Amino acid sequence: DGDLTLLWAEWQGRRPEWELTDMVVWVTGASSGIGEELVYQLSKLGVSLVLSARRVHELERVKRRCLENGNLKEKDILVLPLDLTDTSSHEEVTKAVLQEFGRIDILVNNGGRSQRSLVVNTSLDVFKELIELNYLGTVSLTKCVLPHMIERKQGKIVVVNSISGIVSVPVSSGYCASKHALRGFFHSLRTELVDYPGITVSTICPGPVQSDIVKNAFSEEVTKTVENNFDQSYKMATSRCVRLMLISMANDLKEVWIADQPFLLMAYLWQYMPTLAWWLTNKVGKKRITNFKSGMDTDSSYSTMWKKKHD
Ligand SMILES: NC(=O)c1ccc[n+]([C@@H]2O[C@H](COP(=O)([O-])OP(=O)(O)OC[C@H]3O[C@@H](n4cnc5c(N)ncnc54)[C@H](O)[C@@H]3O)[C@@H](O)[C@H]2O)c1
Repeated sequence: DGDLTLLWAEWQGRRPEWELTDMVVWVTGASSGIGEELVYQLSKLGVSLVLSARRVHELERVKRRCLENGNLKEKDILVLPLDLTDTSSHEEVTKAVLQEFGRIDILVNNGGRSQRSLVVNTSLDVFKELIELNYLGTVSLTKCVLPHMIERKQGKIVVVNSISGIVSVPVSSGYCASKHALRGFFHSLRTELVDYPGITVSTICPGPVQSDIVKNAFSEEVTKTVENNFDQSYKMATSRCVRLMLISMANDLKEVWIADQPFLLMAYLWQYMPTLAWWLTNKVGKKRITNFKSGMDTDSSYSTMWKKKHD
């Protein structure tokens, strides 16, 4: 369920329990799904946490659970509301973190939204919104934190990308585009930082993981979301995805792929056998469109079949 380097790191590499303690970690999109689970696992490692997303009451709920289940005290967690699309506020929120904790060791750029709609039916505003949120919002916040990391010559920038940042699929064109853009941007940034070996950039590419991502996905219009919580049992457990993310962070892995089969296989095929990958993408893509048009989850039918066959 992880690429070979990641699985090697899980077996032989540095443990999050040794590497990530005493750090100040800022997580965006901490109010649900992967971000929420990430802060729960981090809270057990004795870090200081900054929880960001738009909904304060959800962040307060997450904070309470961190305090109940983790090793942290009230003063170790800062709830900091943030709208990633409101880039004019990013300098100010960054200052607020530095004022509270004096430093930022890890920025986890996790907040984002997906999309379920065909290109032909989708308003241009949806594509704009996906770029503003997933791409420009992440770039903007990173640009605010970067000078601080450069000054200290250390820090970890983590970007929750997606397998959709490597493999493009139908019905999520705008989402795939935003994640491809992110991948290109952060690969460039990494090389710009070669003179700062203490600053690392990790691109995390998960496949389907249990969360609210589909429910919150954009549909044909900006104001229309999918609002359907399809069965998610075929998707990877959020806790497993997050554990592998922590291992990636502890080992400063540059890019990791975290996905159950057949999704992980697709990433390998795209890397090593693009002709075969195209053939398969067209087959799977056709199924995805049919599922979408009949109001089903786009991926559950074929991935559940694969799972049953290989369980
Ligand atoms: N779940 C998956 O299958 C999957 C797969 C690959 C990548 N990802 C990526 O993981 C990340 C987290 O998604 P998730 O699956 O946990 O989904 P989710 O919907 O459960 O969580 C998304 C988080 O982002 C926040 N967010 C949305 N818009 C925001 C905005 N304008 N400003 C600030 N925060 C905002 C939400 O409030 C929420 O906290 C996303 O970047 C997503 O693209 C998810």
